[in-house]
Amino acid sequence: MAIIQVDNLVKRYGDHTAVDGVGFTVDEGEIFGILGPNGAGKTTTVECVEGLRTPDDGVIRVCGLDPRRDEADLRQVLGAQLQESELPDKLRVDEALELYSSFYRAPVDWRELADTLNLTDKLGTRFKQLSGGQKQRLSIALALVGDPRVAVLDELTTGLDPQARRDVWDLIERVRARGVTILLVTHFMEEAERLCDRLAVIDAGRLVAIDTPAGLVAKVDDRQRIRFRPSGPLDHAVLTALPEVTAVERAGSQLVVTGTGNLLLAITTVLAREHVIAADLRVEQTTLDDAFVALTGRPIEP
Ligand SMILES: Nc1ncnc2c1ncn2[C@@H]1O[C@H](COP(=O)(O)OP(=O)(O)OP(=O)(O)O)[C@@H](O)[C@H]1O
Repeated sequence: MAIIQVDNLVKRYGDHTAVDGVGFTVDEGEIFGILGPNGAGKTTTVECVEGLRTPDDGVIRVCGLDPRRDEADLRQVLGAQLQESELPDKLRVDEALELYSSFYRAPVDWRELADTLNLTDKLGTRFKQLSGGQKQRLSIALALVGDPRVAVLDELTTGLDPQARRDVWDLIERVRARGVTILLVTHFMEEAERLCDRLAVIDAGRLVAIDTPAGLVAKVDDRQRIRFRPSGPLDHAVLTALPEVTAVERAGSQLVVTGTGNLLLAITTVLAREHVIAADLRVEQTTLDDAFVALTGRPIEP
C-alpha cells in the first residue's frame, strides 16, 4: 500500500522551476531513494513531502495526510532530519533528545536510540562542540525519536567517515526492519545501491527513471565484460562463435570479452576445451554509476 504519494509536483523559485512534474509512490516499509546531482531538486521535493514548502502544483499525501493542511497530524507520523542551524549551540545532546521526544505522543526510549547511534558518551556535550559526524548522528536520532511511520533522511551520511557511514546504513536497515518507511535523499551511489529498494532518479527538476537499483542497471545495459590473460595462443574465433559473446578485443596481454547471459560459464568452458588457462580473470558489470550516466548524460559528481 502506498504510504507516500506524490503526483505531478511542481515547485518554482521565481522563474526557475526547481521541480517540474515529479511523481512517485512509496510503499509502506520501503526504503525509497531520491538520487540526483546537486541542484536536481531532491531537497525541494522532500521538503514539500515534509510540509516545509508549498508546492505550486501537484498533490502530495503522506499516510493519507496533506502535508500543508494537516501539518500537526503529519508531525506525529513523519520524522525529519533537522538542519544544523535549527539547534541552539548551547543545547546538550541529552537535552535535545529529551526536548524532541516531548513533541511526540509515543516516543521511543531516547537513551536506547542514543546508544544505537554511539552518542551515549556525548550526552552531556553541547551541540556546538560535536564533530560533523556526531551532529549528523544526532540529527538522525532526532528524526527517529518520535517513532515515526515515515522517516525522511536527506544526505544521511554526508560528512561521515566510511566506518560511520556503514554503521548508519546498518542502523537504517534495523529501523526499516521495525516497519518504518524511509524516504532517503542521496547522491552516493553506494548508499543508494546498498539501502534502497527503489530509486527515483531526478535530474534538473525532472524524473528520469524509477526502478530498483538492479532494474535501473538492467534498463541501461545487461552486458558484462570479462578480462583475462590467456596462458597461451587462442584463436578469437572460438570465442566470437559463442552466442553469449558480442565482442572480443585485445588490451595489451589481456583479452576483453563483452557479452550477455552466462558469459563466464561459456568462456571458461571454451578455454578448458582449448587447454588455455585464464589468468587474472575479472568480471566487470554495468554499475549504478554507468546507469546514471546513461540515463542523465553525465556523471552524478562533476
Ligand atoms: N529557497 C530557494 N530559493 C531559490 N532557489 C532555490 C531555493 N532552494 C533551492 N533553490 C534552487 O532550486 C534548485 C533545486 O535545489 P534543491 O536544493 O532542491 O536541489 P538538490 O537536488 O537537493 O541539490 P543538493 O544536492 O545540492 O542539495 C537549485 O537550482 C537551487 O539553487
